[in-house]
Amino acid sequence: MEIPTTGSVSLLFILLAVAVFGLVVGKFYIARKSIWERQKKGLPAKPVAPGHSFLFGHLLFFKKALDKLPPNAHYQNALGDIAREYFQHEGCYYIDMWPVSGVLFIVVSPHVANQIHANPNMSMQRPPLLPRFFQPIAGGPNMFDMREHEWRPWRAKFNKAFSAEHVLSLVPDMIDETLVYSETLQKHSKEDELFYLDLTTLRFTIDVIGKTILNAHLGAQRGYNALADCMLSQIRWHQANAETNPFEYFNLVRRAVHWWNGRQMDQYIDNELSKRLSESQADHEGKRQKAIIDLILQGYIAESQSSNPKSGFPVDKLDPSFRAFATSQIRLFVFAGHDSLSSTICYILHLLYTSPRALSRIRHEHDQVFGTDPSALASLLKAKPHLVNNLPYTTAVVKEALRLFPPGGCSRAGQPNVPLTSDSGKECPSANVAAVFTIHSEMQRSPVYWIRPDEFLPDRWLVKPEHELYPVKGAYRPFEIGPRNCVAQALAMTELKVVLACLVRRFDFSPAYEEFDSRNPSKLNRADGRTYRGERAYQIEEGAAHPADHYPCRVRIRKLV
Ligand code: HEM
Repeated sequence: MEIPTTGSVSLLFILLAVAVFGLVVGKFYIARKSIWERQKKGLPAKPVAPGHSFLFGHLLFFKKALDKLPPNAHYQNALGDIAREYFQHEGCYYIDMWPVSGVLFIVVSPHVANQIHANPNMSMQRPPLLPRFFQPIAGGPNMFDMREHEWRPWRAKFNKAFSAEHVLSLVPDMIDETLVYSETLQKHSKEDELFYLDLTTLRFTIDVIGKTILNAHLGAQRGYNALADCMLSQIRWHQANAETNPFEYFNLVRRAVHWWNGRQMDQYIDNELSKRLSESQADHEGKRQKAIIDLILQGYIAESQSSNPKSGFPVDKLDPSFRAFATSQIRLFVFAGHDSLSSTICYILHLLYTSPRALSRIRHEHDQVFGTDPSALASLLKAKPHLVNNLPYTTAVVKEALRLFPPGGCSRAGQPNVPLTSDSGKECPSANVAAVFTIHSEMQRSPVYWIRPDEFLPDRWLVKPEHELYPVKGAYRPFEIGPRNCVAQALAMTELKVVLACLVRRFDFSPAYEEFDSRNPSKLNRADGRTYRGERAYQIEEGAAHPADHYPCRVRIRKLV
């Protein structure tokens, strides 16, 4: 074998450097050109954010919008503010964030969002940016960020885990975990202490999802559990606002923590997979076969037997690449299954605190449906879980909370031949767009589409179509609409109603932000203080959107007469 000379190594290095430089310049040019083209004189103007610069695109302009937000506020608030200030009548705009992400097309109009989800060439295409968000959480390609052709068969399998009938069968497990959650709340009440509702609730929701996904009791509410604690830590260490802050990407401590947590989670799930593989094959009656882990294993067994009929039954071991695939799916479900729910529970309790009328109406509904003795509720709901479907006012409260504080948003990849038409009729090509981003938090509070947009009015979900409060079609989409919407919407709605049924008549919650702020004066570092549009519990990014400072709170046990 010929040993390469120093000269040939240097030449190779130079060629590589030139290629990388060429690639960067090419990407720079494509991003800037796509904005220049949309601004070209003589052509119909496109909605492009103001303040574009040759060198920085819109990064400096966007930083100014971010600087107006309170500490750690979710960057989607800044995107929403720009939409509101400059593009109210378009409902969408382009913003050039290259090299941090790319050219983004921001959507805050239901009419534009409806076009995305009605178009089969766009509705199922996740943007290539998404794996950057999900890598530390799932550790590899997963249901959320998979390409359409890989995603489709798995979506069909996972739908079974979230059928209405199966979701109701999970109610008894939800109740058991809610009883433990109530015990923790009672303890906080008795000790009369300030606590962080979001942190307590995250441990509760992760316990609930452990049963749904893994068929396992994690016990995170009572103590350490490797999967739960590593997932919670992974999210606390997740890079917030990655679309806007490139420097944090190089944080080595974050990378080390993510690597360590990832390893622990993988080992835990690996053991669970082996355990469930033998258990599920012994479960001849097929009693517990709709947990995500079981559906994944069934998919594997069916596939290995059809590709190799001689492999026999039972299948005694999993192929390593399948194990890796399965682990990523489970990690994704554990994340998606607890994080948004915790934040939503906090916001519902917060909104009920702000509206004594709504609080008394929801309590009244629970008295009517479940009887006036809250201590009898657990056994009643376990025996008759379908009663959670008889709660129209509670459902309206949940929907209104998800309107005001949606935990997520939606993103799709731009497509060469898919233009989107703005509210004022401008045709906006999505070619060369890194992500088409629908900002739920802005759309669902926009005065263009909602009457009294910032008010907590559960009644808007109970009025007839001719009423002025009746929602505009497509303007409410916390779970998104279309083929790639939230697969677990029915589970989420049921769990939220079960939690409210168990809590609202037993406890009074009140936010403790004033107390928290007086204990932490140094955090007050922005001129406009610690509120966003007047809300102290504004949304921050930590996985999903969560209430600022994890919702410092006090709770009291109610005296029942
Ligand atoms: C309040 C609770 C929840 C909210 C607001 C929510 C919201 C969302 C949203 C906005 C999406 C993206 C849809 C799109 O891009 O079109 C999504 C997708 C998804 N959600 Fe949820 N979610 C919630 C709870 C859950 C739970 C409990 C689970 C699992 C048990 C879950 C699992 C998923 C998965 C797997 C996807 C990807 C679906 C796909 O690509 O086919 N979510 N969710």
